[in-house]
Amino acid sequence: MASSLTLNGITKRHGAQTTLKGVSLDIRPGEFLTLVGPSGCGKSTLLRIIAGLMAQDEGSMAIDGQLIDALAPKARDIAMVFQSYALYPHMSVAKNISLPLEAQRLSLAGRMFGRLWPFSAATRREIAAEVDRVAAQVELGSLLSRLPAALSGGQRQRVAVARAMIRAPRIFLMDEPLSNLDARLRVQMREEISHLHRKLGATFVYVTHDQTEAMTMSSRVALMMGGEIVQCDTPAALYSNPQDLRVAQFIGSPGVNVIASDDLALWGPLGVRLAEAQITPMQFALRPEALRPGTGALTTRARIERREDLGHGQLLFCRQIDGNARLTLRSTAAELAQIDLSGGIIDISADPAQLMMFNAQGKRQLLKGLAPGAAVQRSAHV
Ligand SMILES: Nc1ncnc2c1ncn2[C@@H]1O[C@H](COP(=O)(O)OP(=O)(O)OP(=O)(O)O)[C@@H](O)[C@H]1O
Repeated sequence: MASSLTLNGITKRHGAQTTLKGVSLDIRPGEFLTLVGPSGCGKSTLLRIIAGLMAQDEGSMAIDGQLIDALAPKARDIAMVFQSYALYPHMSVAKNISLPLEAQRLSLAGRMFGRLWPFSAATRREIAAEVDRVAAQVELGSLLSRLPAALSGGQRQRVAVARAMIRAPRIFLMDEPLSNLDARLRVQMREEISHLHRKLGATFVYVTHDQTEAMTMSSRVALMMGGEIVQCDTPAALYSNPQDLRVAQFIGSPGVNVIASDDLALWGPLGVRLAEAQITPMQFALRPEALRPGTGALTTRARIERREDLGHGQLLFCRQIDGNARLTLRSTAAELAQIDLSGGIIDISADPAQLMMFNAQGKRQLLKGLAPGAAVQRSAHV
C-alpha cells in the first residue's frame, strides 16, 4: 500500500537566511509529486528534511498520519536516490543493491565475515533472492557481477533505484537523479522512472530544476521559489492556469509573453478597453501559441528580430513596433506561407480568451472588460 506524506509549516533557517518559509503540502498515496524551481529555492533542503538527514526548525511531517519528526532516517521507511547515485565503486552491482538489506537483516558478525559466518547462510540466500527480484524489475539481471565503472550512466542510475527499492520503502525520494546524464539518456530515463512509478504504485517525491522533467513525469508539480511553494497543481493546470506570474514565466518553453497595460492598449480597440477596464496597471500574459501572424480582435504590429526553424514551423521572436513588448509566437509552415515576411514586419493577433492578467504583486486577477464567453470564463479568480 502506498503512503501519504503531509508537510505542515516546515521552516528551516541557515544563519540569517530563511531557506524554507513554512512549507505545507499534502502528498497523496501513490502520487508522483515533483518539487521544481530555480537553483537555491530550497528543493534539496526540503527533501533532506523529509529523509531525516537534516532537522527542520519549525513544522512537522507525517506519513499516513503518523508524525515522523522524531524518527531517525532509517526508521522513517523512506528511500532516497541521490544525484550522484552514491554507489560503492569497489562493490559489484549485486552487492551495491543488497547493502540496505544486509544492514537491516544481518548481524555485525554476519556482515564482517560474509560467507565465512555460517549462521547467516539462510538470510544471505533470502537477500540474494530479493536482489535478483529487484534487479529483474529494473532490467539489471545480467549485470549483477559488474562494477559500477563498467556501467553506463543510465545503468548506474538503475542500480541506485534498485538499492532504494529493495527495502520496499513507503516513500521514494529522488534528488535530481537524471542531471548527470546526457540529453538522450535523460529522455529515456524519464520514461523508465515513470514506468517504475506506475509499476510500483509507490509514492514518489522527485526534485528537479528542469521543468520538462517535472511536466512530463508528475501527477502534480509543486513550484518552489524563495523557500515557498508558489503553486502546486497538475502539469496541465500549472501551464494553462498559473495563479502567479512567476509560475507562468517558469513553466513553458519558449516562455510566456508578458505585456504591460500601456502596451496592451496598442492592440486595437479591444486592447484599449481591456487596459482601461482595470483600476490599476496590470501585466498581461499570453503563451506563444495564443499568438498568430495576421489580424484579429487584438492586433499589434511587430518587427521580427529572430526566427528559429522547428521543422514543422517556426518560432518568431518579435518586438512590438509602437510599444515595448517582446513577443514570441509559434507559427506553422502553412501560416508562414500565407504571409509576407520580406519586410521583417508582421501583424500579430492574440486570442483574447487566452489572455491572463496579473496584478503588481504578480497574483492572477480576473480579467474585466471582455465580452461574456471569452476570457472571463477561462481565467480562474484567485
Ligand atoms: N548547510 C547549509 N548551510 C548554509 N546554507 C545552506 C545550507 N544548505 C543549503 N543552504 C542554502 O539554502 C538555500 C537552498 O538550498 P537548496 O540546496 O535546498 O536549493 P535547491 O533548490 O535544491 O538548489 P539546486 O537546484 O541548486 O540544488 C541556498 O541558498 C543554499 O545556499
